[in-house]
Amino acid sequence: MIRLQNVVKEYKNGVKALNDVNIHIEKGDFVFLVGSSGAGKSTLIKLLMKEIDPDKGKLYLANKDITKVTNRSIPEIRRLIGMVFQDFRLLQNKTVYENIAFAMEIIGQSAKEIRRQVPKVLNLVGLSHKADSFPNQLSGGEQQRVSIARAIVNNPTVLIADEPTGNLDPDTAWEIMNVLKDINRRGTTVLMATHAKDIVDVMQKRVIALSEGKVTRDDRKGVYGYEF
Ligand SMILES: Nc1ncnc2c1ncn2[C@@H]1O[C@H](COP(=O)(O)OP(=O)(O)OP(=O)(O)O)[C@@H](O)[C@H]1O
Repeated sequence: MIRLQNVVKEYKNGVKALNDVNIHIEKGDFVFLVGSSGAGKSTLIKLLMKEIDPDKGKLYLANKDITKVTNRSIPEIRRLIGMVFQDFRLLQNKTVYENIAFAMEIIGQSAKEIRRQVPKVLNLVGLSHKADSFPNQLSGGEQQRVSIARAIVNNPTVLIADEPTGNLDPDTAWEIMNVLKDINRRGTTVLMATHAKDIVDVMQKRVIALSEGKVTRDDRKGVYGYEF
């Protein structure tokens, strides 16, 4: 599903954000990516999104070597990924329904398909009753549910969540984790970068730890660890 082989990414200022990284994530895995600030987590996500390119090594997504794809094919690669961010990134002038529908419109889905899919994902994240609300009328947890619904509406093969509970109180954070668990159970691979020690420790999922651009730990049922 996701494979990194000997990936090196050095920024122009000489910082080696990733230094010979090897990772293999199978379809259906749930993986926490942990590491202190500056360890290289965001760089890894940006490489998968093809926002930046590696200096060395190979990256595969759904069996495609994404280091080789042309600029024209980048949207196709990005469609394999649904992204969720700490700060939700919803469009404030659109309703919940419209925010999700918009993600389908921009990839050219038909109106019929949109009418079919949006209520489904809204139901999945438990927000059918908020379809006509605007983001500023929702709690943080509800906004994050909308952003998850938007991320999965085009059926990505992998959901990447960058610190998705970072802005939420502990109870709401757990509600979001349950939504992510649910989506994973339905077959979507989930990769979540996080600093939320208690969540990682309780969930007992695979943990990949980065430190100074290197993988320092990869445990099947891991914990957050004490090195950070
Ligand atoms: N555009 C850039 N130009 C130069 N250096 C960068 C750039 N982006 C990141 N870095 C450096 O690369 C290293 C890895 O950064 P990265 O953002 O990947 O870390 P991170 O693990 O995501 O951190 P955080 O938990 O704070 O988000 C850091 O030393 C950072 O300062």
